[in-house]
Amino acid sequence: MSQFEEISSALSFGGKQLTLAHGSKATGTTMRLSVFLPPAAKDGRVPVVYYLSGLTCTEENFTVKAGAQRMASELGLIVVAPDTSPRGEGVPDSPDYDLGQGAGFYVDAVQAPWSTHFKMYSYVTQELPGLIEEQFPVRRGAAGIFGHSMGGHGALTIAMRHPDIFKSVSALSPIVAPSAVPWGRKAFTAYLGADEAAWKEHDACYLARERGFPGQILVDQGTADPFLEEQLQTQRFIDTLKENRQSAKVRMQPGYDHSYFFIATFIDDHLRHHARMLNG
Ligand SMILES: N[C@@H](CCC(=O)N[C@@H](CS)C(=O)NCC(=O)O)C(=O)O
Repeated sequence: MSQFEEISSALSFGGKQLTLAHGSKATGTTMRLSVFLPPAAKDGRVPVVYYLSGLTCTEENFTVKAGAQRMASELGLIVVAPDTSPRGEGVPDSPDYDLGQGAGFYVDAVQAPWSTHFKMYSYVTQELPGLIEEQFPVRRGAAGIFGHSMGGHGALTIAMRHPDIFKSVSALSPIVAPSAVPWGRKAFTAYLGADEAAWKEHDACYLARERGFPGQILVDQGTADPFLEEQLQTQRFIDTLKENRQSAKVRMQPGYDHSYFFIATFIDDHLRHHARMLNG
């Protein structure tokens, strides 16, 4: 029996775009997610790619703005996009757009009041893949992860910590050094506490130095992104990747900003990257 309640379903490029909800053990709330099933999923097992969204997003932004369905259908990829945090009655929030609901930062909070529900790390690394594999025809050992901004941070850190689960990784405009920039420092202080030692395992630059990833990492970053200098600081990641001889392609895209217009422009390249790694 399905654990998922179907909120909506629509055909798209011969596949099916679903919005689902379920009671999450990790967050103790109802979580929403979108799932795209390509036509190939009717006939057999196919790879799955998880997409993690950025600040202020729900499962909907990527689903309606990125235009991923055409290429996912062609390549035969299931694409799963969860919400960015727990929500609902009794879930704490902040008036700021970069903390609380819509800003889970893909960590397990240990500080009050966040620690009761803000368990997005456990949700994305354990509960969600478990449920998706149970309910959909996912090919064993063929899962990838990617994301945007806060979700790019989530994808990079989670992939480097769980290469056994996620065999491919990419990111669009990712936060790569959360311990060093205002968005990350604010969220990590609130969720993880003031002791910065606990932040390291959620910092892509630290993890690239200490662990790396056993496959090529793809990153796209717009040069006209208003967050580039203060919050994203892509050069820190480029330097770390070079120093550690990590296989990677980091592409600075001239004139592109931080929006879904940028994401939609490069989404096909990211889906192809995952299909190549997961089918190879
Ligand atoms: N201050 C901005 C920052 C938020 C922002 O740029 N969010 C990005 C991710 S970091 C996003 O994807 N927004 C939703 C969208 O464009 O649909 C706002 O509140 O809109």
